[in-house]
Amino acid sequence: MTDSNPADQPHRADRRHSADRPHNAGPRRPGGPGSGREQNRDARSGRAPRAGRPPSDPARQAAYEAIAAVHRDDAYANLVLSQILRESRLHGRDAAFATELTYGTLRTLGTLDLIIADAAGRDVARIDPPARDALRLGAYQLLFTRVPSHAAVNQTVDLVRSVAPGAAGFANAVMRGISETSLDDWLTKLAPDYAENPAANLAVVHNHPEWIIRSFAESLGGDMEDTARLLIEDNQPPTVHLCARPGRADAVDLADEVGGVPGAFSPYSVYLSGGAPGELAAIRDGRAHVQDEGSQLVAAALLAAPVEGQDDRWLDLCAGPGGKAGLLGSIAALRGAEVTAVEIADHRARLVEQATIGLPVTVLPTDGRTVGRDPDLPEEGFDRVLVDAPCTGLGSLRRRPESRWRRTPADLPPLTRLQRELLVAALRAVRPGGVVAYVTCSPHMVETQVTVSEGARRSGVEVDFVDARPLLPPGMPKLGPGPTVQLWPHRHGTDAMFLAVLRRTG
Ligand SMILES: C[S@@+](CC[C@H](N)C(=O)[O-])C[C@H]1O[C@@H](n2cnc3c(N)ncnc32)[C@H](O)[C@@H]1O
Repeated sequence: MTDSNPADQPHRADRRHSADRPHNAGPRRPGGPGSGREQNRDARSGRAPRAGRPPSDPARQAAYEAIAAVHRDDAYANLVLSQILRESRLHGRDAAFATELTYGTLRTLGTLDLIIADAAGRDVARIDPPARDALRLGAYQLLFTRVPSHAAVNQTVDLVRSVAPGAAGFANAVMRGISETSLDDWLTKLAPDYAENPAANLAVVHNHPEWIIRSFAESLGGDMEDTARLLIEDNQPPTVHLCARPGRADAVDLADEVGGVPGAFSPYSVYLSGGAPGELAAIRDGRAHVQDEGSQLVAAALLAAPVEGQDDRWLDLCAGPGGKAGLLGSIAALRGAEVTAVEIADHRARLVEQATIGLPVTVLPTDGRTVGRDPDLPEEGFDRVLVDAPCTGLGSLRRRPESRWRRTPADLPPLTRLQRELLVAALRAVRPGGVVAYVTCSPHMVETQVTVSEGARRSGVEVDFVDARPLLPPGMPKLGPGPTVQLWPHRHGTDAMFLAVLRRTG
């Protein structure tokens, strides 16, 4: 089999343009090739063997192993991929290609599966996992990259031969079937009619589960065109943002130092153009940390809310891994305040400790709901409280390519219960006249507006909403009618952070 060195091919990053508009459904063609006879029912490990015939080039093999681990072990793509890249000693363009293949395949999974199912004439659930993941990787190369068709087909068949030997003929037929049709034509064929069901159409065209699209659309006031803009943005790798820690670094100087640019909104933010932020001296020596600009903005908003009287006892009720605690702690050091950072998970509490070394931050590895029962978390004991609540993370899908397919609506009830309980605890922890910022990195209305109004109602504490818009830097566009704020990737270049600020009045 030939390989035209596809790692050297420019990737089809412009693919988004052709997929950016709604497509109408066409007639489905009858089932494609693949009798399934060749399926190897024993090849379930998902890990390509390292001995014997090299099944495919190292970048594809690394991507395959990462994708298989995500599906087989519920691994996080970013963590498992960096481990695999390290073990395989892949660097430079090979590592970049493996990353593009892994993230792209995981992000577009729903649409790839529809296309594979059509070409195979059977649901993907009926294809053995190793062959299925190899086909997903192959279909992604065919439809979303500039890898030449013959290389994508041949490499995929070689890979299947090594991970599911009996399925090589089947994979060959499926890959050839997919390659006969362009992505646009596949989308036209498989996407439901936009006029009849816009969310279902956008789900296929823009690679998001329909329930997530509906939740985004609801938060965007039902505007489907705006929703489509968000989905397109969600499919782009996000720019890495740094937070220049106040008192330790200045954003403009840091931008010069790291070859980035100062951020658009947060006075602390720097946009990086690429590279490995972990290797930057500024990160290593604690002058900066990696943090989405939206996270910086909502943490700083808590501190911008006016508070009368004592103002040196701050509480971060959900602190792990410590991004916001790092920013709050840096400002606390300048203002003579102390931060108590609560985190229920021990390993994440340790991350908070590392993130706040040298800052006036005390880490409590405990449940934030123990306010009033834990002597370190007294009722009315704090002037400002941040509740950066555990949530579905639907606002940061750009960062975690697999998470959109992992999350389900069933995740919402336990999370929203926890969110409410933590907000109630925060409202008890803050003293009258103090402020609470409730934050999520999800724009789902149930996790935002519903949690805030229900939490406030059930707390038994008297509160007023503070208009959060003036607590953000002047000139920020499209902050809505208030008093809460919803940030968006396609409007602000940030994660979709939600912010509600409540003042305890009694
Ligand atoms: C959205 S994350 C917080 C992110 C963090 N503020 C930052 O900026 O790095 C939510 C955190 O809340 C923690 N958590 C969940 N339940 C908790 C509870 N009952 N008490 C305290 N922390 C909790 C989770 O382990 C998770 O680390």
